[in-house]
Amino acid sequence: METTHQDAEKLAAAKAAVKFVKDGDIVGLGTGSTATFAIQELGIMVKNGLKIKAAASSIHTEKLAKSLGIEVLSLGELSFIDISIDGADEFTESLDLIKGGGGALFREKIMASLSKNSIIVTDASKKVKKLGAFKVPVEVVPQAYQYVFNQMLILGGKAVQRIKDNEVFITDNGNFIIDADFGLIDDPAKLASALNQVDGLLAHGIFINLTSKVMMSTGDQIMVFE
Ligand SMILES: O=C[C@H](O)[C@H](O)[C@H](O)COP(=O)(O)O
Repeated sequence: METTHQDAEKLAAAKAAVKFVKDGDIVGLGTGSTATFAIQELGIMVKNGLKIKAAASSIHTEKLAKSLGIEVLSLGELSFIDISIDGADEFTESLDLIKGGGGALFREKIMASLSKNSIIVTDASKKVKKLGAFKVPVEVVPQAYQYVFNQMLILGGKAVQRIKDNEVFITDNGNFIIDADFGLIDDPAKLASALNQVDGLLAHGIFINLTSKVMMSTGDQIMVFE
């Protein structure tokens, strides 16, 4: 299969990030195409003798990690994670992120919150001056769907329920996703705080103060933002 330019950047960022993983670490494994490159690299390192235990941010990632011989612990039973490696849909130089394009935002946020060192790996397309061209994913408990949908409109977001392959998208936690378009976001922390107040909203994809560094590949080099 031909590797695209963007895939080559994702792989380069993943290879740079896994160098920070040490023997004995509990490693948080992200979700998505970029995180997948990192998981595959870790699989190779484990086959070559690296001793780690992992926590997964999605069912898909858990299956992938196990298939590569990586031991996976239960995220809900961990008090800390040494290092996590995940992707992002957008990031700014202040290390604010939008995540959840793959619907894994809730477990990813718990994973990042538990992580002493949370590394985000991206290709060059993910860097933005202001968050918001990518709609903010919001995970909603089904019984609260219409309420939360209406609250998004009140907060100024154009809300759309996520549909995938002509079916309502259901998260690993059995919930719905609303993608909310707030336009370019001047104050991500303020919007995150307003979203945090909405009952029935399990998690939103704005990640503030949850990232130690972003490692972005431009193809020629790895740029590190921290
Ligand atoms: O829910 C999915 C995650 O937040 C992903 O890390 C994010 O969507 C980036 O995915 P990708 O590396 O495939 O662009």
